Amino acid sequence: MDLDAITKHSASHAKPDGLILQYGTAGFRTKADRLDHVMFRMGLLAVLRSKQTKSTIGVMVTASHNPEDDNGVKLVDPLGEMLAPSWEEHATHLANAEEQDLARALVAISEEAAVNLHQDAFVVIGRDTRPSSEKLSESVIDGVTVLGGQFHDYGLLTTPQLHYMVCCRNTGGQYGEATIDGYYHKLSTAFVELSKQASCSGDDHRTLKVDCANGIGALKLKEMKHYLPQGLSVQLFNDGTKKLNHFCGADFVKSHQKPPEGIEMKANERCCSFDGDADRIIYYYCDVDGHFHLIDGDKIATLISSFLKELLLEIGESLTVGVVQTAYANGSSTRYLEEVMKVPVYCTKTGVKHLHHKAQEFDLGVYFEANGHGTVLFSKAAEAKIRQLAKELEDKKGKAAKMLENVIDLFNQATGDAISDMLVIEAILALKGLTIQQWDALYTDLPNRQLKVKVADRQVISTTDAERQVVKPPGLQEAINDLVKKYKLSRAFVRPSGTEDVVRVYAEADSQVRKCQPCI
Ligand SMILES: CC(=O)N[C@H]1[C@@H](OP(=O)(O)O)O[C@H](CO)[C@@H](O)[C@@H]1O
Ligand SMILES: [Mg+2]
Repeated sequence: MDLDAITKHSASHAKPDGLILQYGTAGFRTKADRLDHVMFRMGLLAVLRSKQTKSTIGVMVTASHNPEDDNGVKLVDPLGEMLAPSWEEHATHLANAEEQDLARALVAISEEAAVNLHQDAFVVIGRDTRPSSEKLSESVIDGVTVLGGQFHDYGLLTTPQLHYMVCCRNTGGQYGEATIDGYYHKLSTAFVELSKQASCSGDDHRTLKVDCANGIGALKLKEMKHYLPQGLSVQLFNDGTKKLNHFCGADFVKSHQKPPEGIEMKANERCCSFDGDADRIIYYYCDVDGHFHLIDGDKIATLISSFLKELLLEIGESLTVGVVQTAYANGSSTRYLEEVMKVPVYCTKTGVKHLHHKAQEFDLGVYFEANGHGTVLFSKAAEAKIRQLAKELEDKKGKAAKMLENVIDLFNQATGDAISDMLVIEAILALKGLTIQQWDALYTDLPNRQLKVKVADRQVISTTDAERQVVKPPGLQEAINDLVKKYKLSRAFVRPSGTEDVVRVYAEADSQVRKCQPCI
C-alpha cells in the first residue's frame, strides 16, 4: 500500500469536520455534498474486499427513494449480495476516520481481515441519475486506483443491474453475461418463452403503465422495451424529465396510499411504480368508483408463491417453498399465506439482507418487503432438479417444468429488481388469465398506518423479536400492548429507522373506525 499517495489523494476528498456516518440498512446515505470523502474511502475499501475475497466487488452510487439532493453508496459482495456485516463495520470505521488516521485505519482493516495485499483487485461501479452521482462515482474510482485496483465503470445502471453484473463476473458467466445487453437478453428470452406458454391473455388490453419515479428505471426500461414481445405494451410515465422521487415512485405510492403525480390512470387500468434506483415495485389501480387499490410487496409475494406452488404440484415435486416477510407485512397477507395457502411464513428484521439470508434456507425462498423489494431464491439443488425435469418430462408436467425453468431465469436472484419482478408478474397474470382486480381480491388488507416521528435520539429505542417488541425504554412496550388490546386483529410496533433519522411507527387493525372493543 502506498500510504503517502493515499494520504495525498485523500486531501482532495476531505472529510467535513465532525461528520459521523454509519453504514446502515442500505449503505451510507445523506446530503450529496457531504459524501465525497465517503465515496473515495469506499473505493479504497472495495479494493481491500476484492483482494480478500479474490473476487470482483461492486460499488453502487445511489440513494434510492431519498430526495434528489441526497446520495449514497453501498458495496456489493461477490455473489451479488449485500456486504457482509463485519465489513459494514469496517466501512463505518473507515468513513469516520479523521484525515490523519486514514492510513492507519486502512492498515488495521487489512490486518484484521487478513487481506493479501499482493492479490489483484477488480471493482465494478454503477450509478443512478442523480445530478451528483457522476462526480461522486469519479471519487470512488479515485479511491480504487490509488490502491492499485482495476475497475470497470458501467456508468448509469439500476441497483439490481449492478448486483447482476457482480454475480455474473464471479460465476464465470454461468449466471449470465456481465453486460447490459446480457441482462436484457437473459430476462427477455425467459419472458418471451413464458409468454408463448400463455394460452389466454388475462386482460383484454395487455398494457401496463409504469411510473418510473423520474429515475434510472425510466432509462433502462426504455432500453429494454426493444427486447420485449409485442404482446406487452409498457407505457412510461415520470420518465426522467422531472424531479426524482418527487410526488412519485414506489415509496411515495406505498406510504401515501395514493397514485403518483404525472400518470394518467383510467378505471381498472393496471399500473405500477418503481423507486428511484428500480429495486422496488408496487402495483395499483383505481376502480370505477374512483377508489385507489394498492397491491404491495405482500400481495406480490402471494401471487408468486401460489404460482410456484401450483407448478410444483403439477410436476409432482415436493420442494420446500417458504415466504419471508418483515413486521411491516399486512396481517391479512400472513394469515392468507399460512392458513389458506399453507405456506410457512417467517419474519425477519427490516432490510433485504435479512430476508435474503432467511430465504436461502428453502428450495424456493420467496421474500418481499411490504414496500415492494424482493425476489425468489432457488437453491442450487432445486435449480438443477427443475432444469433436469424440464428436459425429461412431457405433456402437462413437462410444460410446468419448463415454465419453472424460465421463471428461474426471469428472476434476478442477486437482489430484488423492479424490472425483473414486473416481467415475472406480467407473465404470471397472463399465464393464469388473471386481471389485476382478481389478483387484488385474493385477500383484503387490514387498514394500516405508518408514521415517522422525529425524536432527539432514535437509538434510545431498541427492539427484539424481529423488531416487533420494544426492549428499551422501559414501559413503552406495555403502553403499546395496552392500546393494541382494545382493538380487533390489531398490531403495532415502533423501531428506529436504519436509513433516516426518525422512529417509524406502524399500526393495523380490522377497522379504521375509532371504536375500541368494549364499545362494539
Ligand atoms: C419501513 C420501510 O419501508 N423501511 C425501508 C427502509 O429501511 P428503514 O430501516 O425502515 O429506514 O429502507 C430500507 C432500504 O431501502 C428498506 O429495505 C426498508 O424496507
Ligand atoms: Mg431502492
